[in-house]
Amino acid sequence: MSHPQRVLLGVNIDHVATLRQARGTRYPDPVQAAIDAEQAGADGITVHLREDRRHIQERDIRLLAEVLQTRMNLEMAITDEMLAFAGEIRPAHVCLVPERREELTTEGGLDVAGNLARVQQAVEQLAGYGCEVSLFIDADPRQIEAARDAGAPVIELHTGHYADASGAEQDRELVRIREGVAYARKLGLVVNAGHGLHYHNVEPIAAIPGINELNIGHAIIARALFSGLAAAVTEMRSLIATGEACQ
Ligand SMILES: CC(=O)[C@@H](O)[C@H](O)COP(=O)(O)O
Ligand SMILES: NCC(=O)COP(=O)(O)O
Repeated sequence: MSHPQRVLLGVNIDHVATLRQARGTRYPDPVQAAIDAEQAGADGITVHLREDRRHIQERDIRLLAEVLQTRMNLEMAITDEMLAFAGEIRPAHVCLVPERREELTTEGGLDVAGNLARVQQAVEQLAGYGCEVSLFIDADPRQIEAARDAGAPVIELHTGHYADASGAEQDRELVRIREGVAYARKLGLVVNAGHGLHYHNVEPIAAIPGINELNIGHAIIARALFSGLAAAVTEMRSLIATGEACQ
């Protein structure tokens, strides 16, 4: 009899920093949020150092590198500046993401197939720093194959389209993600997922066999405004466990 695997929860704390940057204050502190999230059961902490520094700052990441008890997942674009910063910090995980300055939030996955040589080079450089590299991609077989060809051991499937859709379209997106997970597992990749997941859409994603980790930020930090961060993380953990039980 096969047992469902425990799906890990990475808590993205960017959105705490967004509130702080809106006023240029010292509070709220994303480092405090990371410690509280870990104590409430987060398996890891995710931060996205954007080129425009709209939320997380280098200082936050340097402090996190000193205090985290779990592990850091640093999301970043493939630029020389970010690669050099990752070389300084050497986080356990780096997730390479696409970035557009004008976007409200990450709109799609990285085009690995169209930039194979550059991605391959970045993966190699980061692996040399001791980082486990994942590629944030859409659940598209061509991109999944390219991720394997680029030498990345991990992918994170972009769930934003699933989160934005409703009804039959959302069902189709779920099937696409489920098939993407199965195909990537067949190719030997570790598969994470994230973006736009919240308390009402996470369970079907957590129920997909083969999912290793979900990275969730916006919904947890928003819920924390009303329930406190520990309760928000605990509630998300228990929804993920409900999904796991359906695997
Ligand atoms: C790549 C990704 O999904 C995360 O970085 C998340 O989107 C962070 O929030 P912002 O898009 O608001 O930077
Ligand atoms: N990579 C996805 C992530 O870190 C969290 O995305 P969101 O939950 O803030 O949309």
